[in-house]
Amino acid sequence: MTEPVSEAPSRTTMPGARVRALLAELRGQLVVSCQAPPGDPLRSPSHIAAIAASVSAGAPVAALRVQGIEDILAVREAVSLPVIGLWKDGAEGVYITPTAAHARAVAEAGAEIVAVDATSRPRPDGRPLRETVETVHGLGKLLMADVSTAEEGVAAVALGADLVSTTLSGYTPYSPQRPGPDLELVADLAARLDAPVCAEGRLHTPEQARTALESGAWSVIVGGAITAPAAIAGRFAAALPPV
Ligand SMILES: CC(=O)N[C@H](C=O)[C@@H](O)[C@H](O)[C@H](O)COP(=O)(O)O
Repeated sequence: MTEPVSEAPSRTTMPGARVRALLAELRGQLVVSCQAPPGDPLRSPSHIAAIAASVSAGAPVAALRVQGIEDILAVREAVSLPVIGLWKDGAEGVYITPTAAHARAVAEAGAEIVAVDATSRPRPDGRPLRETVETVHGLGKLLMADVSTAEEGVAAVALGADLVSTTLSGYTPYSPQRPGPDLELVADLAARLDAPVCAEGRLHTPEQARTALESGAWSVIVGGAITAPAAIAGRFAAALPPV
């Protein structure tokens, strides 16, 4: 794919070999997203750190995905696993690490990988995604591109993204709205990219996680099915016949 010269990632700001080796460690592995929605009683850094510690003590988990500066700091303190950090600012449009300043704060809080919205939607500060990629690489960290379509993943890797995740499929108006994971997107991205592709979003069962790896995913990132008791209880309650 041919990109304009000004869009090419700068070789002088690419992350070091140590951080890059982290990608190899994630291969074929489970990553757990430890987050709690606004208003949930678990939404506090100490609770999220306890969830992260519990998850990593109980299973071979390769990394943790953590939202918010305070939560990243608390998880860093409690657990020695690599952190994929993000900062959700708002709830509409581009809200996952929406600017280079957010990405810098996430990296400086200690995340090895910074997850950012890499969809084609307008960014809140009007600045290009390239600026965020350069900021993250300048700090020696890796950038995970959260996308909703294959085209967005291809464009993000052309800009220098180190890995891609299907996080936002189903959360943009132009991507398929499905109850389960978008495994077609996983397979499409894996076929089109040299960069690792993570399956993320609505992986509700271990079988779906395994199928995601078989579809070409480098890693599987599971959130609510492991770390959101309210959502898990809700699914059980909804499956029962009306009383
Ligand atoms: C769309 C969005 O904002 N996704 C967020 C990204 O960090 C999280 O709320 C999700 O929990 C995470 O992607 C894992 O997905 P699931 O919880 O479905 O396994």
